[in-house]
Amino acid sequence: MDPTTPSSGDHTASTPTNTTVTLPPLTLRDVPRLPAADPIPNPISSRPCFHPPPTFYISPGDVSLRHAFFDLASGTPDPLVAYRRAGPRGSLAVDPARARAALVTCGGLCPGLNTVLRELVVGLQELYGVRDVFGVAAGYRGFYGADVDHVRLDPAAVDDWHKKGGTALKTTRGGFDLDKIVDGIVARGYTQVYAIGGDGTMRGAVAIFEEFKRRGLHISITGIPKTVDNDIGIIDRSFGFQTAVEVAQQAINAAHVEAVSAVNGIGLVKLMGRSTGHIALYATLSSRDVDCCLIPEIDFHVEGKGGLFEFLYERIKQKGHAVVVVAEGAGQDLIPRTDDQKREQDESGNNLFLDIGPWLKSEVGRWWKREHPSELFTLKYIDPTYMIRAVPANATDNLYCTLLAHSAIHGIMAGFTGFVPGPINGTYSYIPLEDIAVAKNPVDVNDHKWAWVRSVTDQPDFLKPQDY
Ligand SMILES: Nc1ncnc2c1ncn2[C@@H]1O[C@H](COP(=O)(O)OP(=O)(O)OP(=O)(O)O)[C@@H](O)[C@H]1O
Ligand SMILES: O=P(O)(O)OC[C@H]1O[C@](O)(CO)[C@@H](O)[C@@H]1O
Ligand SMILES: [Mg+2]
Repeated sequence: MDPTTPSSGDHTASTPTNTTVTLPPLTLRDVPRLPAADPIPNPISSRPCFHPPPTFYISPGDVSLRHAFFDLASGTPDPLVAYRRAGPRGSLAVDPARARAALVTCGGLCPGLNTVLRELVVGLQELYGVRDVFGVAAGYRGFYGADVDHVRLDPAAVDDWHKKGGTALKTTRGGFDLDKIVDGIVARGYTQVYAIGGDGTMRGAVAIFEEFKRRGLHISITGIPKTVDNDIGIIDRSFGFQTAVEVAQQAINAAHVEAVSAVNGIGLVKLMGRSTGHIALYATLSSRDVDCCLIPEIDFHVEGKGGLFEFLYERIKQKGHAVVVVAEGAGQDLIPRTDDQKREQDESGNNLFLDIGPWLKSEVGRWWKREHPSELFTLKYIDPTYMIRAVPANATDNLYCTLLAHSAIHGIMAGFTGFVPGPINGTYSYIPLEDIAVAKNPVDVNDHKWAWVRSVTDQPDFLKPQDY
């Protein structure tokens, strides 16, 4: 029996009780450290505006738990995993006067990239007094390309970067040549590397970290996870995601206006989300104008009984219009493709997707003409793909970017390496790079969030009768 179930059967409320539960042992999933030099007092202590009290610094025993909740009846995670809490340490393992930092952005754009860069530059120089901070242009290939610049950065140069979308350093995909990258890092005398990017960038950072170790180099590396799709696991969310959801509202509003203003109108919006539907899901929940949300995690069929088109027809008969939000990775199996198309990849080796938006638009149109030829029909398609990521971060993401950048700097200056800073259940923590590089974050279609989507859209499963 559940240990917390009261045994009495009467109907008066019981008084609160304490139930003691024995938890499994705690495992600290620690992050690597460079060999320690003589500790140096943290210079933040002597900064006039800080006056840090003893509790300001994170103690060596300060940890956060990976799982904040569990069901006592079905067993707790065993072992319980903990991570080191992020934040400033009382003493440094790195001499700021000898530090030389390289910042690089890789992969697709994401709101907040420039804020992270700004705060890395300002934090390194103003918190720790690191003077040699360089921006590496054009992603990982910038470490070795002859035609790319390494730009010296200081607080004045980056002052207004948080107000700008994109990345001032430029970004690229592909070009990951491990030997050349590490040779380039060594040749420029960098002692610390900050790699800002998504899952591919994190896998690249793991490879660089391993190569540092193999060559016996005392160079530290941290990855700052960036993905507008929110597809990186363990951390609560990735920066830029909330901004993207916010901007997506404009597209959904426009689709809604177009749909309600037409006779039998459909507004169709395609949103980013290659392998995960978080943007579509959150945009749907916030909007409440959406009748149907389609994400990569759930298969759907379009024609026939229980299909999407039948649902849309019925919704239009009820309300006069319908709004559909589709994530770019949804329904990929439905779109016919040639063998060549199946093999297409971008420069980083990511499979290229076919465009679900125009395909859905033309399929709905053809279906309507065939099934309801005498009824008027209008479908307006909106593709705000790059608009939702090529914008400056909103206030929440800007603050988040600052905390990530500062957490990264504090960790590096304390001597950690091969780690990623990120919030876990709201507590900023240091997570091994190798864990983040493989941690995915698909939409859990069995949890409450997806149930909320259903309650907002009242959409069915779009399964074929034989799949029920
Ligand atoms: N397995 C890997 N090992 C080493 N490097 C990798 C690996 N996967 C990707 N990279 C490199 O990391 C960089 C960024 O990868 P990618 O273009 O996939 O973007 P990303 O970081 O995943 O960001 P996003 O998916 O959000 O756009 C590229 O230079 C790519 O070559
Ligand atoms: O067109 P690009 O810049 O290669 O990137 C597109 C991809 O990048 C992302 O924005 C982030 O991974 C995806 O949502 C999208 O599929
Ligand atoms: Mg990626």
